[in-house]
Amino acid sequence: MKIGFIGAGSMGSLLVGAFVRAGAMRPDDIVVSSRTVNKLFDLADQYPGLQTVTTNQEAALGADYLFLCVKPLDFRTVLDEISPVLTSEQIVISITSPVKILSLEEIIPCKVAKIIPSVVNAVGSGASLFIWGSRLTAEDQAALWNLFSAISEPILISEEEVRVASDISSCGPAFLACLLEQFIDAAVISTGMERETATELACEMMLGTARLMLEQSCSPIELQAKVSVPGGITAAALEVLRKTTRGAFLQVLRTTHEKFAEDLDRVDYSLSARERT
Ligand SMILES: NC(=O)C1=CN([C@@H]2O[C@H](COP(=O)(O)OP(=O)(O)OC[C@H]3O[C@@H](n4cnc5c(N)ncnc54)[C@H](OP(=O)(O)O)[C@@H]3O)[C@@H](O)[C@H]2O)C=CC1
Ligand SMILES: O=C(O)[C@@H]1CCC=N1
Repeated sequence: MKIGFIGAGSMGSLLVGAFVRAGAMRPDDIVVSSRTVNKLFDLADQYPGLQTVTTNQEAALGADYLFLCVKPLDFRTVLDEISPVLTSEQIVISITSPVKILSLEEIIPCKVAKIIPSVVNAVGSGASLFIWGSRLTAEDQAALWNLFSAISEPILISEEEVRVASDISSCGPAFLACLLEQFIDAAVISTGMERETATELACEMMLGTARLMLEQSCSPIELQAKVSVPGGITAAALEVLRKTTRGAFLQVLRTTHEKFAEDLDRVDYSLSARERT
């Protein structure tokens, strides 16, 4: 088994680490290439047996699975390099939302899956968003599902849903961290509580909130009702929170969707320019 990774940035490195720690991949099976070689040295140090290579072609050649972990506008360069060595038996996994499966299938002969991970997969948590390409067999799909089950909860989505699903699953950790940062800052600034204590309380609270919602099928509305004693402190503070945050996530989603539309155009242009040359 050969598993290639192209791009040892934040997500490429995170996925390698998560799969190895979960026992879903053996370092001996993994071959990684990346533009900046220092990142490769770090991975080789951390996972003895993992092979690093200096060209993307070496990572791609003969790989059973090939993970493309570069940013959307780097796809053209990478595809130009690896196309000559790719074959129809290989499975290419793209982890980025604005590169359409159809575009990849037009350019490379491989089977293609789009699987959007999340930073929380690093701790075996969170979802991974699956969109199947047309060439994958049922066995290919089962194997990929099984692989990602080791580090996440795989969820099948349609290509049309990819933006909003990624907003919640992949951008969401940053959005929640931003809200928690404000919560923690407020506790520290207004009461003098130690930042470390406030942070620990906030993390435990967030973990427990998610577990309660998942394990007891508790909706956000039910959860708020559970905590709010009628006429009590939470109810009063929730009023303030609702007023001050009303519409915030509509604006957040508007922003992600606008940026996504721009990225789609730029990626489509870069990939179609490739076909013209
Ligand atoms: N961060 C996240 O939470 C998530 C990210 N994603 C998607 O994953 C993709 C990668 O994101 P992320 O890991 O955060 O980005 P990074 O910038 O951290 O990683 C991208 C890596 O690709 C390398 N690279 C760029 N061009 C080439 C090339 N031609 N050949 C080989 N390697 C190359 C970069 O090298 P260099 O070090 O030289 O820049 C970098 O190490 C993005 O498309 C993003 O949308 C998906 C879900 C979640
Ligand atoms: O910020 C980004 O573009 C990527 C997409 C999903 C999470 N991070």
